[in-house]
Amino acid sequence: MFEKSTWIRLPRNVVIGHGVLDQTLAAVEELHLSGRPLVVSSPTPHAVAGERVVEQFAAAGYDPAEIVIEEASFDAVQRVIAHAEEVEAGFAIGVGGGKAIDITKMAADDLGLGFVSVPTAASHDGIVSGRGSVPEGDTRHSVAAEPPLAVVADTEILAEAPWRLTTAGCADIISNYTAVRDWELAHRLKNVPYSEYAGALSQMTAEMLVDSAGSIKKGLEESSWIVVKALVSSGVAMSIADSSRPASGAEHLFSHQLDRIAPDAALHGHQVGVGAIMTEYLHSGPKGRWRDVRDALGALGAPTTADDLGIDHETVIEALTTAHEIRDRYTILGDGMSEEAAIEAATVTGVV
Ligand SMILES: NC(=O)C1=CN([C@@H]2O[C@H](COP(=O)(O)OP(=O)(O)OC[C@H]3O[C@@H](n4cnc5c(N)ncnc54)[C@H](O)[C@@H]3O)[C@@H](O)[C@H]2O)C=CC1
Ligand SMILES: O=C(CO)COP(=O)(O)O
Ligand SMILES: [Zn+2]
Repeated sequence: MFEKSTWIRLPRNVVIGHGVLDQTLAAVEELHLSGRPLVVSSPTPHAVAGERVVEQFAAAGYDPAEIVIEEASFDAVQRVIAHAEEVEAGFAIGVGGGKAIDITKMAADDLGLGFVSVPTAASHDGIVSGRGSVPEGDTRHSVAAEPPLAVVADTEILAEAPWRLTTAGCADIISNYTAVRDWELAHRLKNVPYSEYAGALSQMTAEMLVDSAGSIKKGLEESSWIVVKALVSSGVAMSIADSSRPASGAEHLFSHQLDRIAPDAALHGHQVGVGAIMTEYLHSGPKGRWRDVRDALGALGAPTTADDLGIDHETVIEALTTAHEIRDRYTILGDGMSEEAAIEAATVTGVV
């Protein structure tokens, strides 16, 4: 008897373009959500877009509530939950970078509220995903969270954000190459469930972004358009897989470990990009495609070395040798790299 089943949760409205922040109310009203909106953001995104979203809903008679969070943590999720209960929120709107959006979707999941995603930076592919990524002690959780019912990505705002945030988004997408390789490996070696559709979509998204590198340039709003569409596509791959596997492999474990031992040293996307150069080397050897990964990152203006990241060489080696410990996700790192092998990989690829 055939017993397989799948449940793919995707956004209903994806609104991308110049000035579309002003259409947040319209995108939400289409969803037939009721009650008070709670606008969750972090300080800069609040000033850049959150206040405008609040004003839009206030002008339409919604009595919006708001909360500004400072960091991505389970404590922050709890604070948002408590505030949402206090103000009796009917749905949640996350406005910001990856951290604010992750916190909002996790709080919305806990409360059973609808969630709307309003990215202010094209810096990460959690814009659409139904996953939240949060550090806790020695580990980092990828937890099931509320996927957005609507996404409103205003390319005018994304284009005005610091350029490094956009190159971080590009690198988060390029890391899909190695993430999919790790996923396939885990499928072959450990029988981890693999989705051909999600794997193919994730890989195609990375290829399309690399093919568009010539149009991704500082100061061009079209760059934000190309990158945010790729980020949405990558998030859809995660939703199809019901896992972050299509977009998160060993290069992400490396980045998560860097976040622990060198907090806030560099952006998530930049770290995973540099990680991907080294994990591609581990997959395909010295003559393999690690140069293609490095060159693609370089062409898009993303970091390719430890020095570019502003992270010292010893920290890179420590993160490489301990990355496999961060969570139970089988990758090319297997049960861990020796220090000698880590130095070799980082040196041959020019990361250190
Ligand atoms: N849930 C998921 O599937 C995914 C989650 N993530 C998570 O997202 C986080 C990384 O996202 P980021 O956006 O890099 O971090 P972030 O949310 O800390 O934002 C980076 C910085 O950009 C600033 N910023 C945002 N928009 C701005 C604007 N318009 N103008 C000026 N500054 C602006 C923020 O205030 C912050 O200081 C990590 O925690 C990562 O694990 C990343 C990818 C996927
Ligand atoms: O960053 C992600 C995909 O780009 C997903 O994060 P996790 O590694 O926590 O699943
Ligand atoms: Zn990522």
